[in-house]
Amino acid sequence: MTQLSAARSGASGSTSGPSGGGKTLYGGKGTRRITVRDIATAKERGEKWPMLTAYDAMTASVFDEAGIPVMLVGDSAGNCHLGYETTVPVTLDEMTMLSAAVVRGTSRALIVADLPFGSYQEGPVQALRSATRLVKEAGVGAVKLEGGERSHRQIELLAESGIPVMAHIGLTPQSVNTMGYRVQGRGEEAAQQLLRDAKAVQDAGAFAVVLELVPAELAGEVTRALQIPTVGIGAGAATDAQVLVGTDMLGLTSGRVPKFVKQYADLRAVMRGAAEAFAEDVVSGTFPEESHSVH
Ligand SMILES: Nc1nc(=O)c2c([nH]1)NC[C@@H]1CN(c3ccc(C(=O)N[C@@H](CCC(=O)O)C(=O)O)cc3)CN21
Ligand SMILES: CC(C)C(=O)C(=O)O
Ligand SMILES: [Mg+2]
Repeated sequence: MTQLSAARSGASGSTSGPSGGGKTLYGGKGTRRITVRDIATAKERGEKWPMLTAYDAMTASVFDEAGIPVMLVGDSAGNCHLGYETTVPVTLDEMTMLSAAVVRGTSRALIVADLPFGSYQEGPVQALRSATRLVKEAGVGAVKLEGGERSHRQIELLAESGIPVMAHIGLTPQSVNTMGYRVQGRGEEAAQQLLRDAKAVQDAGAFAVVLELVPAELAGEVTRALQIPTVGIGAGAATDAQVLVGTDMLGLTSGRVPKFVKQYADLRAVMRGAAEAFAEDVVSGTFPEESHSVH
């Protein structure tokens, strides 16, 4: 058990078994880590599952308590957590530090870390060196990288080497400078390319594939064509799993969020309100009170 999970124990005392101790990825009562084998079983059962991004131990521990079975330490940390404009400047050192924190904050979720831009494009050997750092130094259970056919050699070497790989096709944000943030797979030629990309990553040994910002019908077609699960973001309802950026669904992201986001809370308003209330109390002399003082 991690320090954080030990601090909240008592909640989960059931025995270990398949899928983190339960029968399903979400709602399972057990405490052991979810594995990529559990993910494969979920597809066989036709079970849908949720994935959220997290970038710190505190948030990750909340999502773990909520039973989120798979967490992504996304390179969206660049714009959502570290103050960059895009994911492009994020370094492997940064991803390693954030991923280690998310692993420490969780006890049940499978933790997947994004390989950042520049840490795998040189080729399979660079990809293996980068992924090995995330596995050994941060303790993640899997890595994710962008690209279909263009990344198949990287996926192959990682999978052969014992590192589970989640692929990511459709809109690949690390290519913003060549692609922009546009819907992918529109039109017959682009749809055929997406299907080739999906088959290529499955054949290379990926255990799952993210489909980002592709037409819902095409995402359904890809999902039916593959044995591995598809994880949709802006890809409609037919994928095996859904992922959202944690800060987007919590209402914490500053500025615009993509239109595929559903906001489940308004934590920015809650946090702003608390900070304002504290400031008012200090200025007015209302805080601290006697009970907050020592003598
Ligand atoms: N906060 C946040 N949420 C995300 O989902 C996310 C990130 N950051 N950073 C990394 C990538 C980048 N993503 C993005 C970024 C922009 C759009 C975007 O501008 N989409 C347009 C639609 C474009 C179109 O219709 O062609 C939109 O209006 O939402 C989409 C996904 C998804 N990821
Ligand atoms: C949007 C998801 C799939 C991602 O790659 C990220 O958060 O970095
Ligand atoms: Mg990413």
